[in-house]
Amino acid sequence: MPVSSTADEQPADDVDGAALPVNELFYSLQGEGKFTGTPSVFVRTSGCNLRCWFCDSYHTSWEPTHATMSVDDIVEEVQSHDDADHVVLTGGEPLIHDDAVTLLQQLDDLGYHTTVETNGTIHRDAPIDLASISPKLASSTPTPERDPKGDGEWADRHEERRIDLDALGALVDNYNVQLKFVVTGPDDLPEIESLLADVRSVAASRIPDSDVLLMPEGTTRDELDARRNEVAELAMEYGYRYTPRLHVDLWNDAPET
Ligand SMILES: C[S@@+](CC[C@H](N)C(=O)[O-])C[C@H]1O[C@@H](n2cnc3c(N)ncnc32)[C@H](O)[C@@H]1O
Ligand SMILES: Nc1nc2[nH]cc(C(=O)O)c2c(=O)[nH]1
Ligand code: SF4
Ligand SMILES: [Mg+2]
Repeated sequence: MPVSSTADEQPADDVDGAALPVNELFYSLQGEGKFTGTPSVFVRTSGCNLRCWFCDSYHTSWEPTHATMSVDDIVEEVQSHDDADHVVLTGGEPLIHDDAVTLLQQLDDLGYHTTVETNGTIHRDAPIDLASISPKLASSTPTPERDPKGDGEWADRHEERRIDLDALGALVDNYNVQLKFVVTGPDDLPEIESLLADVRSVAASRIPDSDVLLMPEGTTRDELDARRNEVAELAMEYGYRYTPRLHVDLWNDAPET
């Protein structure tokens, strides 16, 4: 996936002060979750502490690429999209980077609504309007049969890291949240139920079922065609919310959408 045409490639050393590795920066509609359909600027950082076999952002995780951008330049490019007042910080895993907090602070000071898309393994103190948490289930683990790159070398590390109840509890207690699960099929639901029970037991804040979202796994229209109805039925059966992947419906798997 290309980096944004406006994000010049430059070594990290050339950027003074706060900076982030940016894989792409683009204007689109929020395609997932409670704000689906909202015009938003997306800042996609590179680098991740997990390796989901199905990752739709391969060039931030399995083969990370980026341009290093100063936080000031990121903010300037965000502001160039005049009509947007929502910013989505995603990745990769954006919260592995210290300067994610610097960026969120500057965006908040400018009055932007900020959503952070996170795998829920890291809690940071930052001005976040919606923490969009997508805890990773066992079905995300890159077993040798499913590894997109090697032979399952990441499987154990991914398994050990994918759930951190303390981090999940802190995110739930400190932010407005949605819990957005990538669903590959009915076998994922018992794990979602059991994980939710665990998070509810460590968090002081209530998590209503309407803040629990089921999202079909799939990076193309064809994959979603094959899965979305089953996931919608599961949402009805369990009383959770269904979320589409509007950007995939609209633009399939095109970059910068
Ligand atoms: C690329 S991730 C970046 C943020 C963070 N690392 C995370 O996983 O939440 C952005 C969103 O895409 C979801 N996602 C990634 N690959 C997907 C796929 N193949 N099908 C459906 N959702 C996917 C993630 O679960 C997450 O909600
Ligand atoms: N349009 C659009 N909406 C999104 N919502 C979350 C995304 C992400 O990759 O985090 C995403 C994305 O990649 N594109
Ligand atoms: S946690 Fe997010 S960015 Fe990392 S590999 Fe999984 S889907 Fe991709
Ligand atoms: Mg995406």
